[in-house]
Amino acid sequence: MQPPRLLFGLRLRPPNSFRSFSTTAPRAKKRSMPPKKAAAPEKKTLLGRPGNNLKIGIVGVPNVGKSSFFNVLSETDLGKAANFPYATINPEEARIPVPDTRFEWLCDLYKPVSRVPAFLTCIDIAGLTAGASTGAGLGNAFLSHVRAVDGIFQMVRAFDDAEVIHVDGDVDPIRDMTTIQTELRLKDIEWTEKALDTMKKSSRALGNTSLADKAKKEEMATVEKVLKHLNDGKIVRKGDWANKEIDVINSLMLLTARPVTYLVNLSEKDYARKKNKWLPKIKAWIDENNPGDILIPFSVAFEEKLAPMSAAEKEEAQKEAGAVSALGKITQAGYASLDLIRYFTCGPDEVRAWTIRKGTKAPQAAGVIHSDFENKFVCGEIMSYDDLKEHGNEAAVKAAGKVRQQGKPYEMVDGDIAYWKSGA
Ligand SMILES: Nc1ncnc2c1ncn2[C@@H]1O[C@H](COP(=O)(O)OP(=O)(O)OP(=O)(O)O)[C@@H](O)[C@H]1O
Ligand SMILES: [Mg+2]
Repeated sequence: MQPPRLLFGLRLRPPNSFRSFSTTAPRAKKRSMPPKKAAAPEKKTLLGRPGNNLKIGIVGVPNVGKSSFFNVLSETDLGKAANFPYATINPEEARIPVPDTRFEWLCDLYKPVSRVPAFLTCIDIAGLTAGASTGAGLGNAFLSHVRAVDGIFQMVRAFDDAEVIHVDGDVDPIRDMTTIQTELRLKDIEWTEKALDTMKKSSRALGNTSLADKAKKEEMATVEKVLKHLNDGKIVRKGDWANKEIDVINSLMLLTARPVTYLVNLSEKDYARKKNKWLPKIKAWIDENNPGDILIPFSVAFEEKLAPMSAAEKEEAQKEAGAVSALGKITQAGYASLDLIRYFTCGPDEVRAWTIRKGTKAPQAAGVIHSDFENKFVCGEIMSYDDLKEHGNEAAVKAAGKVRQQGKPYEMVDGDIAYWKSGA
């Protein structure tokens, strides 16, 4: 057997030199059986599309600052920002670097030629209005743009400005949040009803004996349960589902299954003084309707003011305003809402963050770099960022015995630093 290929600079031992529990080793004294451990609780399946290339879409009623936010976030002018409703028609996409102090620290340590942080893919979507689910305006087309994303940044207008038209006549974030949630839910009802219809048609021939038929019946029962949940006025991501049900839900690609981060767009003044008459009501609405969802107050106007400034000017302006830019925090929250984590590869050539979903095993994590690393996976030499930070350098982490050889079953932890070994 060929020795494994050297990846990312660490010396390798061939796989057969790993310590194994050989049958020729002296036998340990027979001990009495340890008491049985309680079975580990079943791991919850994640809601949403599997994969690492997940996207977050900016959703909200028209003319509330979605495209302006997209532009400051992406440092582009791709978003069609304008003071009239439905300025945006076609979605625009950008990759936003996710701020991470660990990444910065690793770059300082390795001083690599190339540095690649983790990215969040963000999409600017057209405004949704009441009736979108039944096709009002371009409602159906716009909702299909929401279906193409995995998570939602929901832009909520809480700034007063007579110059900026609101499609419903006045500023009322609670009405707007209710509108969006209702439209997404109604669309989910329609979508689920269709799925159920199709299943019912093909179920006529189902018998009672074969396992496949039983599975189909179970699946249909889950879809019926989801439909009832939606018809009861509830959204999918706030349901309590068993893993088997989550598998069915994930195949339905429902809009209300997507995680939502509420971004409350304030005036510059309100953001600086950290006060706005709507904020307590918005928080109460979220606590009542979608407990646990993240709310981030910020100001698109303030971010737009900072955008063209140099780093030094930005610092000065933030000090003067007594407020800091929220863009980094928003990007991090969006990334986390999609259950994304990252591991690092480090060396003098490159320090790079690789995005994976929580629960990803070592071979699939290696496969994000190259499919060969997954297909010919041997093992990973893994240390945690915290250990590296504590010991100061790789050699010291090794000397402390904290570089671990991890095999196929290893589940990656956020902040792992990995050196993959793959077969030739
Ligand atoms: N915090 C704020 N204070 C004052 N004006 C704002 C604020 N945020 C956004 N605006 C203004 O609101 C208007 C609409 O912005 P934008 O085009 O980004 O909205 P949108 O949600 O993308 O609209 P659409 O749904 O039509 O695509 C712009 O004139 C923008 O400058
Ligand atoms: Mg827009």
